[in-house]
Amino acid sequence: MASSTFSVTGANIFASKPFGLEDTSRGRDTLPYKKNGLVPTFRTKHDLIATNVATRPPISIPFPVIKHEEGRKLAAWTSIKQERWEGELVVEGEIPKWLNGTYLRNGPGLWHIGDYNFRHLFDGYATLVRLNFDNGRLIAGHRQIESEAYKAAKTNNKLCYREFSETPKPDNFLSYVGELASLLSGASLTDNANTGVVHLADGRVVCLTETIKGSLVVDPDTLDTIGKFEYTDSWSGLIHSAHPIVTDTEFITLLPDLIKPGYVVVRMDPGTNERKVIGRVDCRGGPSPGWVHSFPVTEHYIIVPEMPLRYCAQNLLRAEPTPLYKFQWHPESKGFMHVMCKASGKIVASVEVPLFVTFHFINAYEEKDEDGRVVAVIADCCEHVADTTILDKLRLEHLRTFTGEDVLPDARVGRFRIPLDGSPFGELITALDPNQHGKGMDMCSINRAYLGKKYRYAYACGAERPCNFPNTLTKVDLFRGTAKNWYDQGAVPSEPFFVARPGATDEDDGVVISMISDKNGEGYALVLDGSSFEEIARAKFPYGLPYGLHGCWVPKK
Ligand SMILES: CC(=O)/C=C/C=C(C)/C=C/C1=C(C)CCCC1(C)C
Ligand SMILES: CC(/C=C/C=O)=C\C=C\C=O
Ligand SMILES: [Fe+2]
Repeated sequence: MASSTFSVTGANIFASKPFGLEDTSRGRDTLPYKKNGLVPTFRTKHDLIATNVATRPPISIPFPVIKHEEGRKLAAWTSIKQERWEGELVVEGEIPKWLNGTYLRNGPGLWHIGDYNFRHLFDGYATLVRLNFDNGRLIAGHRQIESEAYKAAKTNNKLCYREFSETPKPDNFLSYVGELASLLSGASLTDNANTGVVHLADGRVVCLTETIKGSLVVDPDTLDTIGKFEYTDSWSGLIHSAHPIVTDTEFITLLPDLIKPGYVVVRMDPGTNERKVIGRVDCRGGPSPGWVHSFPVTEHYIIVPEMPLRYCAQNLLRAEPTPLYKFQWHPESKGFMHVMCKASGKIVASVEVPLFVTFHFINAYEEKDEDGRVVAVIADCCEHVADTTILDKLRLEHLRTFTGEDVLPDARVGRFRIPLDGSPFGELITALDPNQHGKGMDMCSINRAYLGKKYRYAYACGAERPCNFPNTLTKVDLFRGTAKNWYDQGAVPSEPFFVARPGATDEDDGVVISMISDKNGEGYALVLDGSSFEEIARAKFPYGLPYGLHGCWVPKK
């Protein structure tokens, strides 16, 4: 078995080959993209910026070459080649001078340990990517997040913690974390914070996943992992929503209660680490809470979705993944939407809704009658037409083998209407013709000034079929029921992230940032105009980018 090295010394920050892992010790003159006759589109950090990267002690981590990484493959599903990189990118087009700050994007970017390949997209060790926009220039970088799970895998060259679908073999994790009880205590759960990244109102930047222990504070400039975000309250649960609501005044999240099925809704003030309970929702269906990857809020309410795809105690303990992983589909248990008053914690509505499957809520708002009274809550999500197969379609084996057949399950903008008049049922409609966005819909963002308010535009990934994964960027106009799509044949774009122009009054006055893994095994950062949805700038990375999930914006201080 060939072995290779991940190098994180200041001098050895480049992989010598874009698709090999053998030698990272050569300088940029030997970079293969240059050998291939391509124009280098970056300079190194040594030319441009001084950070503490070069002063850190070198770490060499043996990671053997794995078969699927041979040849020029789509970078999206290919493990990152080095632990870190940083440099300036050459910009084609023009980045608006007002765009000053850092876009951070988190996601699973390393899907193997030694010669063992992970199976699911969500299993990968977190790779944090940074785009620092500075007066028209763009400095980029990435770094692996130093979770305990990642460090233990490197040290022991084997899986030591339970990931989304991967479970350590008993002899492995027993020797690493101790005894079987660790499973129930949470000690064997991963802290691999590979899902999202949020910028708290107090300035801290936290990477998150669905395990509470996987809340890790990072430095947005160096991408250093600073340490664990220690919650100081006494909640003993192990999991939370991967997508808290973060505003200038609060951090709100949902804590599923697997013992007494329900959800505890909590908020945390900026500058504190203490979650305070707003209220609790008991599940109406059984036998356990629905999976709650995300949830929406309005100005006055928190919406708690109870999805019929529910956590499954048996599957949580299984060593081998099932088609629905830690979850089970319970159509007989039905789906519900609960509305909690943010101020009092009281449930003001709890309605049965049609069956649904969603990872991501887009936004929600209050619907008023002509007298200004709130009569309903509208909540929009990327809805997979109540089909759970999307979860299995995100297996790496599926993602890496696109045969030309159209295999991406349909998705739409699902719009819930939850009446506040005591009616027992809510509606779920399709907000716009899904053909407008190729019947693909996920990884959404909005103008954050419209969080919880009536809004018109959503940005998301749609589909140009045939495909096996969402492959377009789409701007959805929910007033007109139309969408405008951006597409680069063979490429995989990540979540389009909207950044408003300072002082803007129009909802779509700003830019949309995405990172693209293209079909040549390369990758580039892309900036679209928020209003026209036309490309205004792109900047090539010196290496292909693995797919990433969610991002946040840290404005320049
Ligand atoms: C990447 C992403 O979107 C989701 C990641 C989800 C993870 C890592 C979930 C992990 C879990 C366990 C390891 C056991 C307990 C249940 C659950 C939270 C699903
Ligand atoms: C990437 C994804 C779904 C794509 C489906 O069309 C879901 C990601 C979920 C976690 O953040
Ligand atoms: Fe997500």
